Amino acid sequence: MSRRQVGLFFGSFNPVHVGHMILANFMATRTSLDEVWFVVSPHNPFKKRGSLARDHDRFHLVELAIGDTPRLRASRVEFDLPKPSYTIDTLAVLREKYPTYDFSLIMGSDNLASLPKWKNHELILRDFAIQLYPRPGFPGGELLEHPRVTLYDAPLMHLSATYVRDAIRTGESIRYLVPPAVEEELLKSGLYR
Ligand SMILES: Nc1ncnc2c1ncn2[C@@H]1O[C@H](COP(=O)(O)OP(=O)(O)OP(=O)(O)O)[C@@H](O)[C@H]1O
Ligand SMILES: O=C(O)c1ccc[n+]([C@@H]2O[C@H](COP(=O)([O-])O)[C@@H](O)[C@H]2O)c1
Repeated sequence: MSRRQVGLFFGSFNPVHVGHMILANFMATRTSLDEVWFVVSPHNPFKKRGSLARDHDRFHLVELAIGDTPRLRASRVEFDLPKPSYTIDTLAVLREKYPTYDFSLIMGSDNLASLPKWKNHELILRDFAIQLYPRPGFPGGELLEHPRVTLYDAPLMHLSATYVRDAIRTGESIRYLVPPAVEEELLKSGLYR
């Protein structure tokens, strides 16, 4: 039997928005991946925790965003690991926990450009394939030609979680920027207000 191909989409998802959903669904349905897992990171080593919502709130919003979408899953594996969240450590844990799965990383060219600064990045590139998609304004850097990197022409949305948080804080509409169930929960909970 062939091994299950799982693409890991790491992120703060503070909050998850339609840019993430479009990309994840593209990777889950238009590539050789069988599944895409949203791995919600408690703390990106490169980001300040300032406006970061609680881990469980961000995870819950990802679950609401996914709903019953086939091939998409949310993972809270990093919640029980040391902080900040170093991707190489998470990958080691996942490999051990799911020995019959083949994990690869889903990454925008913004993250690929900074990959050389990640903990043990050479081990990541040695052991894991990278499914890359372009982010406007980020050429991707020297790793674009790396044999482990495959570039996909995914549809892109010029949207960020920062934009969504700012809209909430200033009382603007977030309709269509986030999935309907996420909008409903954000309005109800008062998160990011
Ligand atoms: N509009 C988008 N389309 C596709 N991928 C995105 C988009 N926005 C962010 N990503 C990617 O999704 C992953 C998780 O993103 P993250 O949670 O940092 O969201 P963000 O919108 O960039 O957040 P923030 O504005 O708070 O920095 C990262 O790999 C990031 O490159
Ligand atoms: O492992 C590292 O050194 C490392 C350095 C920077 C970012 N990361 C991870 O990259 C992911 C993207 O983060 P973000 O906040 O841009 O969504 C998130 O899971 C971070 O923990 C990991």
